[in-house]
Amino acid sequence: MILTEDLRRTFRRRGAVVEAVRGISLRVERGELVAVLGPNGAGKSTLLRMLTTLLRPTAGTAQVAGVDVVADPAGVRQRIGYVGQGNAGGHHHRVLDELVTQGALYGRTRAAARRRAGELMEALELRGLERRTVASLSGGQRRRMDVAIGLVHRPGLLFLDEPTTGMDPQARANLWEHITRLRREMDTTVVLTTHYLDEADAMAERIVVVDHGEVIADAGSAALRARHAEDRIVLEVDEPATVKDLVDGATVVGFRVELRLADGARVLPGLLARLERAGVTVHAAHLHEASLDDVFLALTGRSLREEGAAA
Ligand SMILES: Nc1ncnc2c1ncn2[C@@H]1O[C@H](COP(=O)(O)OP(=O)(O)OP(=O)(O)O)[C@@H](O)[C@H]1O
Repeated sequence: MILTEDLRRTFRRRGAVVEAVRGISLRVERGELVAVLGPNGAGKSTLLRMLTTLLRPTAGTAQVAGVDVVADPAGVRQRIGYVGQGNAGGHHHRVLDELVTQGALYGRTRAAARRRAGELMEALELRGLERRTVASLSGGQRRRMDVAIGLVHRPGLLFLDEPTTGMDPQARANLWEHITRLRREMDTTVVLTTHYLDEADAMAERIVVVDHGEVIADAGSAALRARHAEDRIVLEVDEPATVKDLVDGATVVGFRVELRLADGARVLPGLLARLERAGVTVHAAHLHEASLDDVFLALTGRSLREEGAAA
């Protein structure tokens, strides 16, 4: 669905050259849901804007839905949906009119555009809001409306640029549900950018981590964690010295024993049984599973969570 080769984009800003995307080679298959994750300024939007033909690459190539983004941008646009960071709908238009107008813009007859608008209102839970103005919708409804607009022409590939930024947790979870269902039912390939770790974790089976304009990791969440980060088990025990002797790699701080290892959830029950057999009393056992943030920290030395909070 997407094939890029050494894609690059530089900007000139006050005489300096900013390399926003620095040689990204990426392949996305039909039906995948890929989250592009990275801190502010990593180059996620620039990458998406090149793939959606809003920005011309400085170098490299990109084929999107089988079409070259530079040679035939109009052809790409016909085949994709794009939901940008701003809201797409005309604020004073009524919800139904807006969807029908967008359909007509893609050359549908009024009747066909109405039918499609009805389907999308159903799919994105916008029923009952037909006559409301876009400006009067809640943030979550508005974002679902944006996604509906992106899907008006039945694209096989949908790009979502930070679809849930600024939404409350409930509205975010609701939008995720809609997007994963749309993808299942309409077989849409979805590429989204986010700086929310939980979003990438919950939605995507594939996470592409971008930093400083480059892909620094590309795999499923579980694989990324297994490869780049460790779980942590902390035990509160009566005899830390005995545990240290029994268990390889254990470190002791006061009455707490700490272990760093892979697959902590599976190791923990056996470990507790072994300690019981050795006569050690365990007062508490804490398992800290590696997060995507630990992965990011391991790869870059920085915490994505802190950067997100700072932004
Ligand atoms: N039009 C532009 N002119 C100059 N510099 C730009 C322009 N667009 C982006 N940049 C710079 O390119 C780099 C990448 O920006 P980009 O918006 O792609 O990052 P991002 O990962 O999408 O960040 P965010 O999460 O904040 O949206 C940044 O340093 C940014 O300041």
